[in-house]
Amino acid sequence: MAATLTAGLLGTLDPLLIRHLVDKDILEHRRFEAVSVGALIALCYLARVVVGGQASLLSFRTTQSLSQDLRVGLLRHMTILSADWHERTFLGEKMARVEQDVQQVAEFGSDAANVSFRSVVFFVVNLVVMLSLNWRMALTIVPLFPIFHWVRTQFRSHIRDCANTAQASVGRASGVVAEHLGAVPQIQLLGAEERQLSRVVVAWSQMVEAQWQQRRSEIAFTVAVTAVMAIAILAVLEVGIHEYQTKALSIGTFFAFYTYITRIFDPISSAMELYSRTQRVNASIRRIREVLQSRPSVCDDGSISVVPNPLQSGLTCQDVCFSYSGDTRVLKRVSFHIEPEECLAIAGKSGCGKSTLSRLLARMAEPTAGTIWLEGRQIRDYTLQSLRRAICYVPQHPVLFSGTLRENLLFGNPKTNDEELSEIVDLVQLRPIVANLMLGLDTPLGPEAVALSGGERQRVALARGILRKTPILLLDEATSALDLPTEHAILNALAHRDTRQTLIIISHRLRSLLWADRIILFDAGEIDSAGTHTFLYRHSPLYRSLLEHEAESDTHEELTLSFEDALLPDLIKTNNPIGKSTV
Ligand SMILES: Nc1ncnc2c1ncn2[C@@H]1O[C@H](COP(=O)(O)OP(=O)(O)OP(=O)(O)O)[C@@H](O)[C@H]1O
Repeated sequence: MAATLTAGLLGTLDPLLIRHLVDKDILEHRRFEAVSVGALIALCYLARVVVGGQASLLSFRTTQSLSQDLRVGLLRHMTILSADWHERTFLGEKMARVEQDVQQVAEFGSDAANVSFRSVVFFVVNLVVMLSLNWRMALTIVPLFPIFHWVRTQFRSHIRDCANTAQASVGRASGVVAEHLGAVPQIQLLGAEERQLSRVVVAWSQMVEAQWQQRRSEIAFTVAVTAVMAIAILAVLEVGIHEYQTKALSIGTFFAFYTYITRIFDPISSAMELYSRTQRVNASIRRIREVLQSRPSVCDDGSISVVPNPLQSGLTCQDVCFSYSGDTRVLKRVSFHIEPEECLAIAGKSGCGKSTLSRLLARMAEPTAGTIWLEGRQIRDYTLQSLRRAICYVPQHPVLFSGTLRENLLFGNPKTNDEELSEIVDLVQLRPIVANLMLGLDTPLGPEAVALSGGERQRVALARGILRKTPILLLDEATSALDLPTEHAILNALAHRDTRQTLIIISHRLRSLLWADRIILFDAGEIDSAGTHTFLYRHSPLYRSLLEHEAESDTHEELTLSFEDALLPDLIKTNNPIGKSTV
């Protein structure tokens, strides 16, 4: 502010020096003084540029720190928002808020106070100098101030609406572009290039049109304000000519006055421009506040910070219901208990609510009714951090990060030692893959780990989850991309680890779950039946029909269990590579 003010004040000196130059030095033929005053004018100009440059640098620095602070704050808030917010907000929309909106607000924040302060000071200084030069001329412009105010109110709501529409269209376009760029190979495979491109072009066109309207309204506003200024200049010149003709004004003062009258409108123009920007920035502020005011749907207001490892009394669902929206219930009064160290499988047809249940168990969403208990306490009584340390949820489509394979494996527990890492790499059968990679575990995986197959990515995610060493490991179709023998071998090894971990495995592939201590079979959001494989095979028609249907569609001889065999405990043990069933 000090630098801007100094630069501005230096700018008010030269009209006075010119007045002196004309009235005293040129008209009175004082050559040396004329050259000296000329040098002083040049010096003023240079000093103004240097100090102004300094002001602009400081302002840029402020913009940088402001945008950094805002960006970090916004990102931190987005990071605590619950899964549902992230699932319903487009990536591009989030990016637009973190990038463009923050930039606009930071730029405005760094110079709004500066511009306002400078405008007020300049205006006052110019007016005082003009009044001292010739008060009659100076007062000519006073009646124009109410007109400025009137013009501003005429344009206010229109400029604000245009700004809101433009910012929203930028966010929408970013969302569509991000989706497009993230899925180009998929778009190519579906032959939808042109259709998808048109979607992007439409979003961009809407953005361009909205920005065009915004610019037009701003320029119309500037033109209206400038018209008022032109009237003011005309009025002042008229009065000035009259004053000069009546000898009330020297020619030097006339020039100086003319310079001031044009400059007195600079702060007004800056203020007007700031006004237009305020409307634009308001839209960005509103979009940022929208995020900052969103509260996580899963509140972190529990107070228990430790979950025993291994569990002592287990996990219980009591009359749990859940709806995503409206009245359609995805889960209907689901109740069951999981014992510590039990291996529980959850199965059922596609869409019956298995993943929804696992999201509730991992507290990524809250049940709409009913309660989930962990170690005899409601799970919401635990802090989210302690819960995340207690339950590791491994999804079907894991996200791998840029970085090396080792960094990805250690992502959830960077303190893992080499021995543990090596054991888990063997357990999930990643060893041959590591051997094939040029730099082994230190090979960078690239964007979205494209160099790995779907099954390999799932194995990396599974290893990453196991290395978290949580008392509960929740696998939601986490091995669905593996072939049956590999899946069996990995789950077998996992179940036999001496870690006293409670395992919850969700799968629609029943035959990979036969060995579980207990299977809960879901049907349309309700528990159809629960028990061991043999029990269900005997008592649940749905279980039998699912198993039969699976056997028909799978020709893998090696691990196919005949249904008669399924009823014979010994044979189950022979066919069951894990051999953990309680028959
Ligand atoms: N985010 C969501 N918003 C609205 N409805 C959803 C959402 N996620 C899932 N659903 C609906 O909830 C129901 C249960 O879905 P869920 O993913 O839990 O089934 P699932 O048994 O895991 O299926 P699959 O075996 O195919 O993964 C489905 O009808 C699905 O359409």
